[in-house]
Amino acid sequence: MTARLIDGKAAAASLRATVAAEVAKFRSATGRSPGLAVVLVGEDPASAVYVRSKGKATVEAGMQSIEHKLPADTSEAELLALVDQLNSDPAVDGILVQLPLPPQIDANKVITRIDPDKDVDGFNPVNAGRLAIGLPGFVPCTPLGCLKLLRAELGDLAGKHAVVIGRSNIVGKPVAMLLLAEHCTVTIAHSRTRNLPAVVRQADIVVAAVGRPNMVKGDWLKLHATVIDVGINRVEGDDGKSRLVGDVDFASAREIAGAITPVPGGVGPMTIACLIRNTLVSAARRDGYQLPEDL
Ligand SMILES: Nc1nc(=O)c2c([nH]1)NC[C@@H]1CN(c3ccc(C(=O)N[C@@H](CCC(=O)O)C(=O)O)cc3)C=[N+]21
Ligand SMILES: [Mg+2]
Repeated sequence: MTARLIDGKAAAASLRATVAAEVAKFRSATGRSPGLAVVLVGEDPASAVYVRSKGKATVEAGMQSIEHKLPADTSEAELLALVDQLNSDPAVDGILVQLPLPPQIDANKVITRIDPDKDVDGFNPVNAGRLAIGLPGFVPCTPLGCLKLLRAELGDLAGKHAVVIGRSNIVGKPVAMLLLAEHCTVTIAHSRTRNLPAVVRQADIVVAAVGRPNMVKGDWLKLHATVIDVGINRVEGDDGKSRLVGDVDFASAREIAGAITPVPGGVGPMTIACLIRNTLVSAARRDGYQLPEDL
């Protein structure tokens, strides 16, 4: 039997519809719309595409999208000044500075400058710390999207062995913290892990977030494992056209896995849905407005 496909596009559409309905209630209760500021420095075409789809999702949810496009030669001081301005703007509930940033700007300095209570990306060290010790804060959107897909697929995750491949601050580490909070046994594997296939073979849940096209093969998987593929790699196909592939070799993995996310149409759409979710959560916290617990 081939694996069930985990439809991230459908799950994201459903979350976006739920957020839009809650935004409508928030607006009638408070008389204002949640606002998300997205800052793009330079003109990396991939980043421009993501920023456009974030803006579209924001407006479709009934929220305000505030876009700042700055030239590639913007100085660190100029960007920090914009962050300060957005931090103190009462109409702004969420701030996202699109990564990567040009080399003259220290991304850590910028992320640290964002007010943790407007940090809907969850990248500020304060939010990383809150996640690590179980305090309310903002969870990064891609890890949160992975968790929502896993809960919908498997229900209770307690006791399951999750192997996270990749240890980045934006996916690997936070997704491991979330799975630990769900009472999984968590292994974080990375480029220096010895005998990676044998480690992955122990997993009930595999989260692949390394950025290496088609790295995880079907014969690395335990029979009927659940596979979440976070990779978004642009590669050249046999026809010479570029296409997106994940970190998992989909063709071989779907023969062994119990369920698997496709790329595209898996985790990617959930990232954007979770961003608008986090923005509504931020607006609600700032106004003392009660949202449903499970949003
Ligand atoms: N501060 C910051 N926060 C981010 O969350 C952030 C960022 N910077 N920089 C870039 C990455 C990448 N990212 C994606 C969002 C949506 C899709 C997405 O919707 N993907 C679709 C299709 C993508 C396509 O066709 O190109 C899919 O996988 O089905 C992918 C990737 C957010 N990022
Ligand atoms: Mg790594």
